[in-house]
Amino acid sequence: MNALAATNRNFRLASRLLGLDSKLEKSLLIPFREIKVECTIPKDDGTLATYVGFRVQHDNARGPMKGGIRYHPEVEPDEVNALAQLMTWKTAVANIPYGGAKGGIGCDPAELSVSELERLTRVFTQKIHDLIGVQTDVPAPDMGTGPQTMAWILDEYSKFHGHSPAVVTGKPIDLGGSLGRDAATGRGVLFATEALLKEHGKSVSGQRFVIQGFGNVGSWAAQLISEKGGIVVAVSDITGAIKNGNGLDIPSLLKHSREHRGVKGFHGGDPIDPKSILVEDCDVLVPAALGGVINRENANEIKAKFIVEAANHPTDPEADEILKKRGVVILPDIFANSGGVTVSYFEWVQNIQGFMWDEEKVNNELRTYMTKGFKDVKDMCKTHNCDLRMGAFTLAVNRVARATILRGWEA
Ligand SMILES: NC(=O)C1=CN([C@@H]2O[C@H](COP(=O)(O)OP(=O)(O)OC[C@H]3O[C@@H](n4cnc5c(N)ncnc54)[C@H](O)[C@@H]3O)[C@@H](O)[C@H]2O)C=CC1
Ligand SMILES: O=C(O)CCC(=O)C(=O)O
Repeated sequence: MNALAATNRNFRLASRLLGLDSKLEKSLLIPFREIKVECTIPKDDGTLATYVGFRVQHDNARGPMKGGIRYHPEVEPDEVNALAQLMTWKTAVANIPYGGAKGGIGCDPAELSVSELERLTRVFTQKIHDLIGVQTDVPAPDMGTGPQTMAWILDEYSKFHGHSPAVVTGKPIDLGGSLGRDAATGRGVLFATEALLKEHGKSVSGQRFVIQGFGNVGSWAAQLISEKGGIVVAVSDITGAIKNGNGLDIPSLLKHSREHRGVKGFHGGDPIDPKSILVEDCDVLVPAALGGVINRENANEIKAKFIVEAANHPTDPEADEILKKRGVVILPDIFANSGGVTVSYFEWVQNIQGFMWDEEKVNNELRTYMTKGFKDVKDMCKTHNCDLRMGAFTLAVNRVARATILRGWEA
């Protein structure tokens, strides 16, 4: 099942649990706007290269649409649609005043030079600048993009609209970025994991973790989990996978990964087949890379008792069913990785206020939001007698449906 079919399915299940009217269901499902643009740039060698860029704006009932921009070879319309829809539900679970959007360019950023990436980002921004904005749609980083990408978007957008720091979040601090945003998704994953384990009478300390993906989200999650006494026994990224049953030394692995652009070749553990990372023995599995990686091919082999979805839609519905029957508890993406967009919201608020918070305030507020989010999800699980994914979906869909009804449909 592709990402969009899977996301639509989860939405429909939640909608049925809530007893939503079928016409309202249809209006919530269809995206507000889908944008597809051609982006042609001169490469460094003078030849031309054309890429396709997307921005899907899913829903704005609760506020400006919000979501990351992904640079990856597998970016395609259905996945961007699914990710945009997931952002609508994620911002609603977090209870921040946003809707949902997502964008991306089908490209391999590792094969582009910095100046080619800058040209591509600027051309993409030129094509969409009229459709994004501080009160309409606010992009942020996702896979393959980061603070520098946001700086280029900010600069290009500002040429058309005047200096507008709040048009993107996840910016460099020097351009109005928020302290704590870089670590926020990983820190949110830690807070979410702590809440989940506490519910089961456990703590992060002493639990064995496996993490797929060692980019922004995976590396921060690994660092913060290990600082809390969690034992990270295996990690993988695009370059390879590494295992140490006694626990990887995460600060050394971070240094190695920065110097060698990946975890491959790290001497503090044994190399393993990256394909086996998800079925390695552990207590908590943290997928923090691509979508759809947990599926019917591997769901029966997963050893973890808990899965914390740091990536977006890492688990497809068939795997969900298999894992549920096996008693594996899954903390869903739309809650587990909501720390990033929550601190993006704090960044936007700071930009609008023209006032910078210190990092302690950012992290304390993030903990408050994640703790409340977990409680709200659990309350919906009780009300609807459902698992955590449906708890999160019913919470979100109910909030968006209420906002939609209140706004009305008069032309
Ligand atoms: N950056 C953010 O604030 C947020 C990101 N996410 C999600 O978290 C996930 C990771 O995003 P980022 O860390 O930002 O991206 P990133 O680009 O910083 O890192 C991606 C990581 O995944 C690895 N990877 C790529 N393909 C892989 C493969 N086939 N097998 C194993 N590893 C692979 C890369 O080597 C890299 O370590 C994505 O699903 C993203 O949508 C979710 C919420 C917020
Ligand atoms: O920080 C944001 O606005 C969105 C991050 C994102 O794309 C996500 O949560 O998947």
